[in-house]
Amino acid sequence: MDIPIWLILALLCIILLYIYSQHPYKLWKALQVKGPEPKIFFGNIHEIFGPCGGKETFAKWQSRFGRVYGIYYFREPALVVTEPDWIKQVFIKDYNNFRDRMAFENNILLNPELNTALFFARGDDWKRVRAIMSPSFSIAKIKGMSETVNRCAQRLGEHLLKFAEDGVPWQAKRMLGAYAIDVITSSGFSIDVDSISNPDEPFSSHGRSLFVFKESFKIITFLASAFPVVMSPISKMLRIWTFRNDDMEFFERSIKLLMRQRKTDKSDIYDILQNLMEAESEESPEGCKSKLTSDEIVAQGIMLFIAGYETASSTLQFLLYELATRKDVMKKITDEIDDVIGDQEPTYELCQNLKYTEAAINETLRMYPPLSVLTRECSKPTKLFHLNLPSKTAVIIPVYNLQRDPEFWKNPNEFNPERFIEGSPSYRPYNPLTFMPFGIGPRLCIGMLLGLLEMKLALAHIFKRVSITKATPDILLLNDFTMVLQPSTPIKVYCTPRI
Ligand code: HEM
Repeated sequence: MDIPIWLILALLCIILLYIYSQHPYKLWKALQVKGPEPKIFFGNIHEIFGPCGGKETFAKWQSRFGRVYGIYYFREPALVVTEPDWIKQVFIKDYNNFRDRMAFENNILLNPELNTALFFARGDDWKRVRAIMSPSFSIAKIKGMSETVNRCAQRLGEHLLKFAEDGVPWQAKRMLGAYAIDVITSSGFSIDVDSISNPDEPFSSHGRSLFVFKESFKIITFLASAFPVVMSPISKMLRIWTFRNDDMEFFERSIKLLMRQRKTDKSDIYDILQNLMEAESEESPEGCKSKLTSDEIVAQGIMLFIAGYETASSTLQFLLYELATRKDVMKKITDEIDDVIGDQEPTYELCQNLKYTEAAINETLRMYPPLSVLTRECSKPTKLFHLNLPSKTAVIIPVYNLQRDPEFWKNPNEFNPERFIEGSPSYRPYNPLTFMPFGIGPRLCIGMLLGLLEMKLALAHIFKRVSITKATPDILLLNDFTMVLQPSTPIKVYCTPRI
């Protein structure tokens, strides 16, 4: 009997699909690492993306498998770690082997403009770009930026005072996001936009939409990760990327225009863009270790908007939300701002003396780390303690869970800035490897000092003028899809002028 050719082909496809689907899920069993049972194509990711979200799923897995266990991020093996010694080994001691971040979905969905941006750059490219960018974020440079950031913070304070006088609530993320955008445009690019008074200002509206992900994006991410071979050409052809094309085009256009203007009228501006432009080279960066191409400069510029927009504004909104129910903490912050700054203009040096305010910021970052998960990936076969990890194995640190772990933090769900104040009854020396909202090791956040200054100046100008009376929603639910922590419902803040 002749077997029809279509049947043979169909059977062959089924067998190949079966082999393709089973192939990656062997590593953890072979290394005798415990972990949840993977599902074909999706590994364990359906649980992280499911209704419980990452935070609850990681907590559940930790209680079942301990502080080091293996999962599959779609088809990629990833070791999940909340054991401080292991974190130290990956992020600090053996950082040379774990320099790169995990390439989620093999970075198939990453907008091509961002391939060389510091956050996503890999290997020696990352090293070169980081070395060029680091001087822009030194203490001396941040001090130099403080007047500019202060002007933005003053505008924020004055604007919120108007809301308070009119008895109108304001949407926290919108106002604080506009402030974050103003800080980046002015300190990074010396453009004085006022997105706080003008929410339709294009820098602000494009910045805002960067982190608005539609439900359909979840499905695309799923498909891209499960079927990278099929989805890679489709996403290229249809230009389906993580960040919206029109936002990318706007930032790219604006940065290129600025670069052209600066080349024609040589100015004495010295900001982050100028620092990057001084490293510009016509040649390919290969072989010239301290240079950037103009596309790489644009990539870093766009990156600053992405990295600086969400993080500081998100931290400030969670802090103000907490203060609405913690009037005792708000009073201590207000008193400290009155004592340390009073009627003076806040400066970098004065902000260094806002110790209680800094503790409240730290406590917010502990409870609400803007990046709820950090990752690294080994670039070659690596021995991590007793485990022989093959090249490209990822390590995932669920920072949200680490920073709310009762073994490391007493009453972890209680907002208590005093736990960061030495000498206070709640203070306990903590292990820095259990508090990493800015990351840790050589690849930690490059904008940390700027972010901290930006938040302190904002608080100084807000609490000089207003007090918070209430914030909604009454019950705060958190969403951590894409590993960026956000409130499920926008936070609204009600203020009253200070008398
Ligand atoms: C509250 C404020 C901020 C927080 C909590 C924060 C947090 C983080 C975290 C967790 C990382 C990853 C670190 C790691 O993997 O170890 C990161 C990286 C980064 N951040 Fe921030 N960030 C903040 C503000 C900023 C600002 C204001 C900028 C610049 C304008 C910035 C630029 C960057 C860049 C470029 C990277 C990539 C660094 C690299 O890969 O070398 N961040 N940030």
